[in-house]
Amino acid sequence: MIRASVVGATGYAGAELVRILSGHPEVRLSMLTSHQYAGQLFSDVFPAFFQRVALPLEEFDTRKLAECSDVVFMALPHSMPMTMVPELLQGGCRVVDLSADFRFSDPFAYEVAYEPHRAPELCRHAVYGLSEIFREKITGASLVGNPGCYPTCILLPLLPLATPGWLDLSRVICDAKSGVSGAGRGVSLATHFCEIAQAFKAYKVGEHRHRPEIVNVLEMVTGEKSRLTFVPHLVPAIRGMLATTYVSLREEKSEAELRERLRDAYRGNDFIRILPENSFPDLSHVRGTNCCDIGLRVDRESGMLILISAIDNLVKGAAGQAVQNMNIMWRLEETMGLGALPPVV
Ligand SMILES: NC(=O)C1=CN([C@@H]2O[C@H](COP(=O)(O)OP(=O)(O)OC[C@H]3O[C@@H](n4cnc5c(N)ncnc54)[C@H](OP(=O)(O)O)[C@@H]3O)[C@@H](O)[C@H]2O)C=CC1
Ligand SMILES: CC(=O)N[C@@H](CCC(=O)OP(=O)(O)O)C(=O)O
Repeated sequence: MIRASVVGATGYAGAELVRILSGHPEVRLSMLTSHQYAGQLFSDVFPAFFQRVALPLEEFDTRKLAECSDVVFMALPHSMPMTMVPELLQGGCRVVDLSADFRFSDPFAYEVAYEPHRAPELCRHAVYGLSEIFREKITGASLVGNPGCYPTCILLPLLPLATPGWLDLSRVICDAKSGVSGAGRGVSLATHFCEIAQAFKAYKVGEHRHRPEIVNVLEMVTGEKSRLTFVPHLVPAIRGMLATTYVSLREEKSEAELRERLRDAYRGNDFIRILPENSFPDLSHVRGTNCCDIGLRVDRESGMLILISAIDNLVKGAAGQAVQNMNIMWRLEETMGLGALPPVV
């Protein structure tokens, strides 16, 4: 059995990790940490886990974590993991970090988007955990930087079409919508029920920190310069993310050809569902699952390809992909523990 611990188990991503890992046949949950709730049971904070998860919440303790874990999932805010991960690795654990701290192999790129990096030497050592694309590198990794939720949703449809040079990456436009759990469990006016329940707005227009992450991966994989206009929106849903990406085709391609290329690229990848002609993703079809659903249309008037993709931000966008990466690191069946289907309503 793999001994797995979750640091930041009381956040939305951390609790989702506990939910998934507690049903994983090859995992034994080992240690769960929280600062605010240390000393209480995990199920005191989340009563839905009563009689299912009996572990206490403990203060972060590197030595204890290293002793009792084979893998540590970090589900803390950015800038905290970079101070903790070096010691965990030295202690012999493998780490999957859900924050942005290890998503950029170049620490300078991280610093432009975020803040000074305090473990820059580890950035090059970390593997970007977009599972379907970087599987081979993930297998041997001791440190995985799990991708952001928007980058996961946006890159999965783009990359297989961009690698053969079919897309004009000099102007990619994407607008994406996220449910409110993407903002975490912390209480704030911006995520207060009355502020969001009947609202729908754009935020961080053209300046979201996921833009450099997406561009960085696009350029790394294709070797081409790319320019992205990215506008995220907050929608009155709890979970889910839907991205609509507009990009010009370099040469004419039929919808059938494009769909076939995506199907070929993702053959054998159970979580990526290329939808049939005239079918488009819906948040409710991926809720609670590790799936990314992809639909497409070629707008013959403008020559633009329109890619529509949907994920659950807390599953494929965070905890589910993190567990998928653990499965890859331990060479387990990649879908293990991740087979859930969404509720129909
Ligand atoms: N929510 C999402 O959809 C996604 C989240 N992520 C990433 O996962 C990580 C966790 O996000 P999420 O679960 O949404 O965040 P939450 O705000 O819901 O949870 C944050 C967690 O960090 C702990 N924590 C410890 N110290 C601090 C501190 N100083 N300030 C705030 N929290 C602290 C909290 O524990 P306690 O208060 O008990 O000590 C809590 O367990 C982030 O890096 C985020 O970017 C990635 C992709 C998607
Ligand atoms: C709705 C909402 O606020 N979403 C978050 C993104 C989700 C996330 O946690 O992404 P990181 O892992 O990169 O932080 C945001 O826009 O900042």
